[in-house]
Formats: sequence, C-alpha cells, structure tokens
Amino acid sequence: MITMARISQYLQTMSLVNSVAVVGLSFLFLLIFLKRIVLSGRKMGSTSLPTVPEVPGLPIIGNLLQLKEKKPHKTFTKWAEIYGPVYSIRTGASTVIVINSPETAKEAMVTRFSSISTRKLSNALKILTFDKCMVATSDYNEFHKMAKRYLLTNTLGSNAQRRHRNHRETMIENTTSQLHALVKEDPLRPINFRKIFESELFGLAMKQALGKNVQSIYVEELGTTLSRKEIHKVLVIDMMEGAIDVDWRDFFPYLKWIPNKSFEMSIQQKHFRRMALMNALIKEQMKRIDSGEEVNCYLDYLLSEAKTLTKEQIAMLLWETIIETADTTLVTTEWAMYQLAKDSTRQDRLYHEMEKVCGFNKVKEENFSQIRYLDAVFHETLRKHSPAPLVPLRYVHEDTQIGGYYIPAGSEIALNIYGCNMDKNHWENPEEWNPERFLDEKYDPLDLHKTMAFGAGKRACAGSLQAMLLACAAIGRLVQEFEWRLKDGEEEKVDTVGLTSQKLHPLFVILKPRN
Ligand code: HEM
Repeated sequence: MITMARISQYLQTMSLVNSVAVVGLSFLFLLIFLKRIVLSGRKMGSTSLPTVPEVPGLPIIGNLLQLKEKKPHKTFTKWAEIYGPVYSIRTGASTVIVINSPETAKEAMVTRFSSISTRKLSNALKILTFDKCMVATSDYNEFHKMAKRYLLTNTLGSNAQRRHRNHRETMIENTTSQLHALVKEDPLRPINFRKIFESELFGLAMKQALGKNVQSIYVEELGTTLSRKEIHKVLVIDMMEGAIDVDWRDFFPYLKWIPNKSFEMSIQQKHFRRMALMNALIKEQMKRIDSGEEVNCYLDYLLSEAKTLTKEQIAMLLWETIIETADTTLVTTEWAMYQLAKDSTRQDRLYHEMEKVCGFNKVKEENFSQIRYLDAVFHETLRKHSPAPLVPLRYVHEDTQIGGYYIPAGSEIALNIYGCNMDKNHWENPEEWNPERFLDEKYDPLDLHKTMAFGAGKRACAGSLQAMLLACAAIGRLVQEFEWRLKDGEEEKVDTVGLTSQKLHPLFVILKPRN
C-alpha cells in the first residue's frame, strides 16, 4: 500500500513537474517567438543597422574612471580617433552616445531632432535650473516655445538687438576708457583684461534684463547688502561652479535613496541665494515701474506680456539672460584677445583691414560685414576655443539612428562641439588658430554657423547674434585703440576651467595706445 501510495504520489508529482515543464517550455518558446517578432520588426526599421562601437570600461562603473579629469570633451575627442565619430560609453548605469563630427552632430541636432528633443539633467542642474525652467535647458514643449518667443522678441532677436545697441556702445566705451586710464597710470604695468571686460559685460547683462546696472542691493531673505562683486558671484560664478558639481547618484540612480547631504546643501544654498537675490532685484525694479518709469528691458516686457508666468518663472528667465550674456561672450573675447596679442602679424592685419573700411573712425556694427578678417577672427576663436564644448545631455525617447548606427531609446546623447570643431577630417591643422581659413570664398560672411560652436537646428543658440555683435565690437575697438602684447610668461597659460572653456588664468596684457 505504502509502495502504491508512493508510486501514485511519484506519478502525481511527475505529472505536476511535466505540466510545469510543459507550461515553462511553452512560455520560453513564446518568449523566443515574441523576441523574434520584435527583432524582425526592428530589422525592418532602424535595427538592421549596427550598434555603436563601445569604449571598453569596467563592470558597474563603466568608463567613469577614465573621465576623472574635468575636461571630458578632450577625452571624448581622443576616443573619436580610435572608435570613430560615434561611439558609446557607460557612466555607471547610463549609456551615453558621444557624437564627435560636424556631419553626425548636424544629423543628431537637425534630422533626428524629434527623437532626442528632451534633456537629461544632472541632479545639480535640476535644482539650479529650477527643474528645466529655462529656455536652454527645458524640453521642447509649449513652455520652451513661449519662453523662447519672449526672449527673442525682447532681448535676442535682431530687432531687439537693434534696440539694445546703446548698451553695447556704452559697454565698449567704458572698457576702452578704463584701459586708457590704466595705461596712463603706468604704461608698462600688465593689465588684467578680464577684470574690466567681465564687469562691463555683466553691467550690460543687468541692463538688458532689469533695466539697471545695479551697484549694490539689500537682500531681505539673506539679511544683508550685497556689493556689485557679490551680486556677480551669486548670479554667475557660483552658478557656473554649481553646474558642474557631481553627485555620484547621477550615475547610479538605483541608489538615489542614499542621502548625499553635503552635495544637496551646497547646491540648494546656491539656488536659495540666487532666488533671494533675483527677488530683491525684481522688487526694486517693480518700485520703478509702479512709479510710472518704464525701461526697455526684459523684466518690464515679461511683466506686461507674460501674464501666465509665475514669479519664480519670471525670476528664472531673467537670470537666464544674465548668466548667458555674462559668460560665453567673455570666454570668446578673452581668447580672441589672447590670440591677437600673441600674434602681432595677424593683429596688424586686422588693424589695417579695419582702417581700409573705417578710416580713422571707430568701427561700427554696420562695418562688420565689410571687415572679413574681423569675422574670421571671431569664428576661428569660436572654433579653436569652443565656449560651450559639450551640449547639455539630450535624452533619446524613441529608437533612432545616427551616423548609420542604431541608437536605442533610453540612451543619452553627448554632443561634443569641441570634438566637431577639432575634427581632423573637417579642418586642416585644427590645433592651429588660423583665421585665414574663414576667408575662403565658400564661407558666407553673414553665416553665424560656420563652426558647430552655436549648435544647430531647432535648439541652436538663441544668443548667437548678440554674442557676435558684442565680441566683434569689442575685438575691433580694442585693436583700433591699442597695440596688444602678452605679459611675459602668458603665452603658455592656455589651460581652461569650468563648464565653458574659460581661460584658467585671466589674460594679462601690456597695451600701447595707437595714435
Ligand atoms: C559665444 C557665445 C555663445 C556660444 C558659443 C553659445 C553656444 C550655445 C550652444 C552650443 C547652444 C545649443 C545647445 C543645444 O543644442 O542644446 C546654445 C543654446 C542657447 N544659447 Fe547660446 N551660446 C553663446 C552665447 C549666448 C548668449 C549671449 C545668449 C543669451 C544671452 C545665449 C542664449 C542661448 C539660449 C537661450 C539657448 C537655448 C536655445 C534653445 O534651446 O532653443 N547664448 N548656445
């Protein structure tokens, strides 16, 4: 009986095992079948294409250790020589497709834009951009379109730039007269060019945004009065530093439940101080507006036109124009003056070409299109010293293809503008600063996109016109007024720092006024 019972139990177990096995096997076959269908479906679409080459890395952390030094654009460019213009890396849990040639970058930014129009922000940038509440970091949505329209209409479009011309002229006059005063004091003393230009540029940024070049302000939420220098630090310097702060949880989102207190406190504090200061600056200007005094500036425009925006959104959009004006144009102008001070032959050439067009008159914006060499100096500086070397990461929200490779949804895209502008297949001797390359007939003097410096497509730089007008006016006038020479030992100081390619060491020059 016992044996029979055991046999029967055995048979029952076996039949259960069999049933489970049959169900299991059927499920497995179903999975294989479904996978085949999915794959064959993909084959018809983008996945008949090869996957991108991978840069070998380590388990779990991927390529993070290889990116320790803070200039990933340079590492990416070196890898492009080994793996080609499109390759993938792993930063912890994320796969990032890095694009390094002008052709593939244009394909990504223009042709494939609809599949990669959203942003992937680091934890620091999520806080500092008030969760994408800026034109430059928002996704391509209704907010973006509305905010960009406001920005172009009041500040950055060509009509708006015409209306702001007086600010540019004042800025250039102030810069040159301060330089003249310093040279008069001591003709041989090296001058810190950045100190003067940075302050003047920041003044212009505040006038365009708020209608006033504020010298100091009491900030109630901070319980203190901030000087002009402190205002610049809170709105520009701290923000640029915070933007590249790394939270290790960016790379391992599955560990986001582990607190990273020191990181959070530092970023939240920067954000709090920036918002407190913006609120105080806005409040002060509201008093002006309430007293009936209107000024052509972004604040007045947003308050009268953008009724649906919240107080925080207005503060963020105003701050956006301040930081964007104050940083990249400084980077470009400082590098251009470094190159010209280093190269007296090219400096003389620029001077004489301006003389041919303007005689002894001060160079004006109307003259720019006739002075091809000025345009060439500007574009060559943008190419060699790409102020925005990496575009903030984009997110691939549907399968797509770039450069003949299959790019799966869920990847992130890093557009290496520096790599595009240094691509040996596109530029002869890319390491050389050679404005003459842009004198070639094939370049249209009015084209602001001779290099990839301003990006491309729907998200191309909205401030390219302003950047060109400011940088060319400054470069032109500075060379008309002075002979530039680098301070001894300055030539080797070519290292960069930060999110943009700012010179690590401020530019020190010896100036000789021209008669
Ligand atoms: C030499 C100076 C500058 C360079 C090299 C530069 C570079 C860039 C680049 C590469 C992008 C594209 C980002 C992307 O594709 O995601 C961009 C976007 C943008 N830039 Fe600039 N920029 C400069 C100056 C300025 C200035 C002066 C402003 C404004 C005051 C400005 C405002 C913007 C805005 C609003 C966007 C976002 C456009 C959009 O998303 O539709 N930029 N810039």
